[in-house]
Amino acid sequence: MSKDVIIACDFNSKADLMAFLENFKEERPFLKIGMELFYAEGPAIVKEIKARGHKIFLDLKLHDIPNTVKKAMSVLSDLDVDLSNVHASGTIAMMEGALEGFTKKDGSRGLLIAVTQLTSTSEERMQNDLLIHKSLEETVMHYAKNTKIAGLDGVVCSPWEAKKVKEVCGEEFLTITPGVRFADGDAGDQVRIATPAKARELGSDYIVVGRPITQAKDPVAAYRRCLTEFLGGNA
Ligand SMILES: O=c1ccn([C@@H]2O[C@H](COP(=O)(O)O)[C@@H](O)[C@H]2O)c(=O)[nH]1
Repeated sequence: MSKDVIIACDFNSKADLMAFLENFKEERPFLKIGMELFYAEGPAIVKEIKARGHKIFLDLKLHDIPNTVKKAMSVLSDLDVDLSNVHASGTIAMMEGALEGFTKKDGSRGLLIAVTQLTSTSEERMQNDLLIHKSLEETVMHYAKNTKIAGLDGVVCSPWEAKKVKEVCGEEFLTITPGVRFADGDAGDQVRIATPAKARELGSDYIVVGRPITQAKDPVAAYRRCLTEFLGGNA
């Protein structure tokens, strides 16, 4: 998979998603389907979007006991999505279970990654609310190493940790980075933010961009701006 921009389709209904996709006449962007859309519309929405030719990141961030996650991932594996995820804080055993469940009998599967620390979390909040008394970078690297030990393909982190994750886990280990904002954009609830150009400089493989595209006056122009800034001359 080559570097790309993934649009976070954080809509509550199929109708809203379809109205958004109407804007895209030429492109077939890589789309992220998250909890709200999946809970509202169920697996059918994944099948429909796939049939329209989009790659899909199914972002359900599973976190439970290993057996439950393994069984849930086995159900999700039937959807043939390109990318899916769990929380790395669920332990190595949970991630191993997730990988086992996500792998089909013939050995094929989509990419599986794990969330390290949410990009809406600051080091201060992590230490005070979660009682993790390490630096944010150490925590993200610890989760990244665990994710690699469990055999997953990469992590979700902020662009600011992407370079170090590659140093620790290897160049091939994927970094999927939300928390992306244009230089003139509003951070909203995101804390560890970077521009698409900075994410490229820091080595992100994929940037995940929601509101800067979905809430833009011209979503196609905002998407193309992301592609140009992130991929540079390769857009
Ligand atoms: O650490 C994380 C993990 C996932 N996300 C998801 O990415 C998008 C970001 O949307 P924006 O509107 O660009 O903020 C959203 O769907 C989150 O669930 C994340 O932001 N951080």
